[in-house]
Amino acid sequence: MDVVAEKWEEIIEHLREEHELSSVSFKTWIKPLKIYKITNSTVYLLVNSAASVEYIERKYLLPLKVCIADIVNEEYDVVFLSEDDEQLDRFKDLSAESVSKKKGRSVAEMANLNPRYTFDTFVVGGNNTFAHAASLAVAESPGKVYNPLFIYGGVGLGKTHLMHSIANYILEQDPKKKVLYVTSETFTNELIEALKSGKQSNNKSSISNFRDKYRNNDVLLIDDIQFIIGKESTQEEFFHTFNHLYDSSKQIIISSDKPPKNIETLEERLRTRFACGIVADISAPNYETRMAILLKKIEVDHLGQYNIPNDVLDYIATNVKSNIRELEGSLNKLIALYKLNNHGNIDIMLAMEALKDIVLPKDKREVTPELILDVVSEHYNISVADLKSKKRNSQIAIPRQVAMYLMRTLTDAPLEGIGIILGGKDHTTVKYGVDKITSNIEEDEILSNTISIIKKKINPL
Ligand SMILES: Nc1ncnc2c1ncn2[C@@H]1O[C@H](COP(=O)(O)OP(=O)(O)OP(=O)(O)O)[C@@H](O)[C@H]1O
Repeated sequence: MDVVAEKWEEIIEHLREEHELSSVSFKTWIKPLKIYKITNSTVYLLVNSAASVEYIERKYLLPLKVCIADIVNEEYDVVFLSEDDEQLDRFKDLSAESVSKKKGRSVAEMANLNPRYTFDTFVVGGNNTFAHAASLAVAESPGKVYNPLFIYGGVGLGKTHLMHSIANYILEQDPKKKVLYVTSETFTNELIEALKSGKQSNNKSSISNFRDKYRNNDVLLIDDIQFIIGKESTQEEFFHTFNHLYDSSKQIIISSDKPPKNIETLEERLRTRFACGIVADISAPNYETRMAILLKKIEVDHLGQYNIPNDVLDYIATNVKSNIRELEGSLNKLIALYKLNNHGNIDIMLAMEALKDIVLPKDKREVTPELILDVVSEHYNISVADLKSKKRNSQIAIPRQVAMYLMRTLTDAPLEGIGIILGGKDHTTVKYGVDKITSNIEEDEILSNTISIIKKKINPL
């Protein structure tokens, strides 16, 4: 078997990590790709009929080429072919799917965990010493010491990394433990879905399946609890889930951007329960910790080969202060620029180029249509170019209408202006989009929940 086919799982995992793909993008675009054939210098990939070859090409062609070269140490061209193309012969044996099935899914994958987020890869500094110590104690004795563990801190400071570290550690000690990690958005949307299908089919099995899923665990981790907003039924259900687990000494781990006392939309009874275990904060790292995190990333991602000079690391650590995701993103961007430009040196000039879009004062940002476009694009994992395009498939059209709706309701932009920002749409198209979301939001609870979350991401204060 060709080395690319043999290492296909590793290649796409590398892609997922390098580009921080969300699990939904990974499952939708990358995982379904099948190897059609491989020649000396080209990998032909089949794109399933539900996805757009054009979109995948634009978004993933270059990253995939780089990842193949990284893993197999040889450069290949990548060609995407549509599965619908009738002239194609199917070489099922070479398919990526058949390679992956042989491997099976690990317990960590089944618990929605990122295997890279472990205590070993987590740098301890003054900003997180307490949260780290509490997390390790919980990992060593789940359900016994600090229950619940509530971790809070600003965006991109390591809450998710610490939560996954606890869960990975527990599963490493005992793979039979039932561990489930979800975001509060998933919890809420699954609850809405369960209630809806329960009502439609008039039986209780969907809600009892939902309850089984969340209550039948030794460890439940809920990320970004601040997004359980306003909804009484969600908070009610979560309250019972919490009590059920707590009363049977099962471990609960929660993260949020604020301490329980400051989450205004949280019911009092949840607030007091969240605070009854241990509450640990993570703050922004100092310069030394930022440098240590960069060095750790170089070690973990095998970036030593690039011999990044110290003054370049110092430039990044000095300039990217308040978000570790952006600190890591700067390093990734630096390497990507170096590879793509065929640049001779990694130097300060290249670092300045890498940082130019990243160092933005987010805390003082004004809500503008452009900001809305960026947040909507990030939330749905769709490029800004697609939001501005003429494409009409629902994966793009709905987020585009959500963007229209948010621009209209959160800014003073007129319909014509919104149309221009969205790639030259007519004002009647914008009006149609705004009206459609305004009316759908009334009956579609998942849409309404998603819009509330995007609004919070636009304006977290
Ligand atoms: N102390 C640390 N050591 C090593 N890497 C870290 C550390 N803190 C954060 N990171 C890395 O920074 C990135 C962002 O961290 P993470 O996703 O855990 O942040 P978060 O606080 O959950 O963010 P959000 O508020 O957006 O949910 C991850 O890639 C993570 O591995």
